[in-house]
Amino acid sequence: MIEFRSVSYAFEDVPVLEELSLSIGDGEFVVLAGANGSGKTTLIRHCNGLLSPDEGTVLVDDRPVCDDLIAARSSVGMVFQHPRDQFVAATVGADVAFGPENLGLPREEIDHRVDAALEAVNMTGRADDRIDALSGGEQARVAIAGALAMEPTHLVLDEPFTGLDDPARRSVLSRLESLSADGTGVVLATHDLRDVLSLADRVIAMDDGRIVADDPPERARDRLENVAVRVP
Ligand SMILES: Nc1ncnc2c1ncn2[C@@H]1O[C@H](COP(=O)(O)OP(=O)(O)OP(=O)(O)O)[C@@H](O)[C@H]1O
Repeated sequence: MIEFRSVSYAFEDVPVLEELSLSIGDGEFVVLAGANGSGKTTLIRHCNGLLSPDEGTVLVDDRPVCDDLIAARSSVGMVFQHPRDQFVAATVGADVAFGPENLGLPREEIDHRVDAALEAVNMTGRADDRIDALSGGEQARVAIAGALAMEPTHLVLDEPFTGLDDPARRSVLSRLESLSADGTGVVLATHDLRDVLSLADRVIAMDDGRIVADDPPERARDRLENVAVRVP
C-alpha cells in the first residue's frame, strides 16, 4: 500500500501539495489526472523518496519512505517523464538488466525478465543497441522496460506515453493491463486518457495541489472536464 498522510510540500515558499491524504491499495490501477502544474509529478516523486514532505508522512507498505529508501524503491518502480535521466548503462539490454542484477537474481531469471520487458515495449531484438543512438520514443520504451523488469509491487508512471507511437502505446497498455490483472498496483499520471479509463479502478484528479476527485472511471468523466483534462 502507498499512503499519503496529510502531506504538504512547497518549492521554496510556493506551496505545491497541501495537506494531501491518499491511500492506494495493492493491486489497484489508479489514473492520476490533472492540468499542467497541478502537482502530479510532485506527488509521484514522494512515492520513492525523491522528494520528502515538509509536513505529513508518505508510507509504503506501512513504513515511512524516508526511514527505508531501499525498501520503498524496491516496492515502487518508477518511470519518469524524462527517460534520459534514468539510464545507467550504455546499451538497452544492460540498462534493463541493471535493476534485476542489483536484486541479486540468478542470470537465467534476469535474462527472462529482460526479454519479457523488451517484448512488452516492442523492443525485442534491440538489447545490443546503444541507448544514446535511440530516438526519444525508443528511449521512453527502454525506461518503461527497466521498471517492468524489476517486477515491483507498485509501478508508478509519469506521462509514459509521451513520444510513443501507437503500436508501442498499445503494447505498453496491454502489459499494464496484464500486470494489473496479476496483482501489480499501477499509478499512471497522464493527460492522454485514451483507452486508459477502461483499465482503471480509480481516477484521481488533481487541481492546484489538491485532490478534487477520486472516483471510479465511469463517474470521473464530468469532473475531469472541470480540471482541464480532455476526456475521450
Ligand atoms: N523544481 C521546481 N522548482 C520550483 N517549482 C517547481 C519545481 N517543480 C515543479 N514546480 C512547480 O510545482 C507545481 C507542480 O508541478 P508538477 O510538475 O508537480 O505538476 P504536474 O501536474 O506534474 O504538471 P505537468 O502535467 O506539466 O507534468 C508547478 O507550479 C511547478 O511550477
